[in-house]
Amino acid sequence: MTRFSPLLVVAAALVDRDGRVLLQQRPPGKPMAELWEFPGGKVEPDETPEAALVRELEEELGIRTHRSCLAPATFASETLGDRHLLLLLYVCRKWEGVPQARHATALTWVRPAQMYALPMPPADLPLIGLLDAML
Ligand SMILES: Nc1nc2c([nH]c(=O)n2[C@@H]2O[C@H](COP(=O)(O)OP(=O)(O)OP(=O)(O)O)[C@@H](O)[C@H]2O)c(=O)[nH]1
Repeated sequence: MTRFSPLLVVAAALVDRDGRVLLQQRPPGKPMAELWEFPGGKVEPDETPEAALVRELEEELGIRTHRSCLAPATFASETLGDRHLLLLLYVCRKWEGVPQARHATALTWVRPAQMYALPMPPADLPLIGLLDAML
C-alpha cells in the first residue's frame, strides 16, 4: 500500500479594517524566492495546525494571536517536487502588535483582487478568487 505523507503547511490571511490582506515576499536563496506568500509555515510533529500558525506568526511577524482568532477559510492541494503540499489557510482579523518582516524581504497589504498582479506560489493561485469572494 502506498503511504501518503503530505507536507502540512498552515498560513494566515491577516485582514485589516480596510479588507486588505498581508502578504510577505520570500527571501532570495530559498525555493520560490521573491514570490509573495501568506505568512505561515510547516506544522511540526505533535503540534496542532492552530498552534503552529500562532507560533509562525510570532516568529515571522512578531505578532501575537490566539487560536480562537483563526477562522478556517480554505485549503490548497498541490504537488511540490517530490512532496504533496496541503496548505490550510485561515482568516485572522485580530492580533496584537504591528507585523514586521523578520524573515521576509518585504511585507505588503493588498486587496485580494490585487494579488493577481503579484507573483505567488502556484498553490496560492486558486485561493485568490476564494478570498476575493469571502472578504
Ligand atoms: N507560508 C507559506 N508557505 C507556502 C505558501 N504557498 C506555498 O506553496 N508555500 C510553501 O509551503 C512551504 C512552507 O514551509 P516553510 O515556510 O516552513 O518553508 P520555507 O521553505 O520557507 O522554510 P524552511 O524549509 O527553511 O523552513 C514552502 O515549501 C512554501 O513554498 C504560502 O502562501 N505561505
